[in-house]
Amino acid sequence: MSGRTTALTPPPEAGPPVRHPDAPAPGELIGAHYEYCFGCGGGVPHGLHVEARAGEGVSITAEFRVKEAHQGAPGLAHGGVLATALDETLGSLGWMLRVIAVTGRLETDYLLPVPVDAVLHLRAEVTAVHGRKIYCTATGRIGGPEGPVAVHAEALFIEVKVDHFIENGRPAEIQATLANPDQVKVARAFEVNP
Ligand SMILES: CCCCCCCCCCCCCCCC(=O)SCCNC(=O)CCNC(=O)[C@H](O)C(C)(C)COP(=O)(O)OP(=O)(O)OC[C@H]1O[C@@H](n2cnc3c(N)ncnc32)[C@H](O)[C@@H]1OP(=O)(O)O
Repeated sequence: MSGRTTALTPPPEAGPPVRHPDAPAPGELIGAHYEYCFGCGGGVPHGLHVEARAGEGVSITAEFRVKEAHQGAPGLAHGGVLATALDETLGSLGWMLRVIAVTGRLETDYLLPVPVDAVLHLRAEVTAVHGRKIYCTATGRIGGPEGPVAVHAEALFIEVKVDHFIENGRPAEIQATLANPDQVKVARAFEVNP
């Protein structure tokens, strides 16, 4: 892709991504990181319900079926929703590195309109890592995993600690989350495994 900003180009001193030894095996389903996440949570009726799986190397595959609630134009997915699907898939790459990372920058190209009921076949991979900066890319294809590319993104994710959420989230949700042993287990797993 041309015309990318320098912020999305890894510096020469950036290194290749390294799959963490405890990363889920290729093909393993990665559950939602938060029940009320708009991208992956089962507790959000109109959410995207993106289902992600560990891929080879430092990559993720995922699927998202476009529903009526996701329209922008009649019968077509909203561009922001498609960006969310890409963002969600990219966010799952943290499982492969065993770090928590948030989106710093996300650039999206829209190449084909995506109809309601279509399944978007997503693939994301980390291309380089420099300190806390994770350079990554994602595609969404329609018509099958090898179908034409409908959306493409380049992104920069920034590694954060669990405190990022505790310090910035609305207290009601943070308290509820910290009271949920399963959620705390997910979050702390990333911190005790360097
Ligand atoms: C109870 C808890 C349970 C928790 C359970 C966990 C669940 C696991 C959740 C995962 C969730 C994923 C879900 C999907 C992905 C989202 O949707 S994430 C949500 C959207 N993103 C955000 O909200 C991020 C908002 N931004 C921020 O909070 C802060 O700006 C950031 C990104 C943390 C960076 O701030 P900072 O830590 O102060 O870092 P800073 O020193 O400014 O920058 C570090 C480096 O990154 C570069 N950088 C920072 N921002 C940018 C940018 N926008 N563009 C270019 N470069 C940048 C800086 O230039 C710097 O580079 P170097 O100088 O090192 O070369």
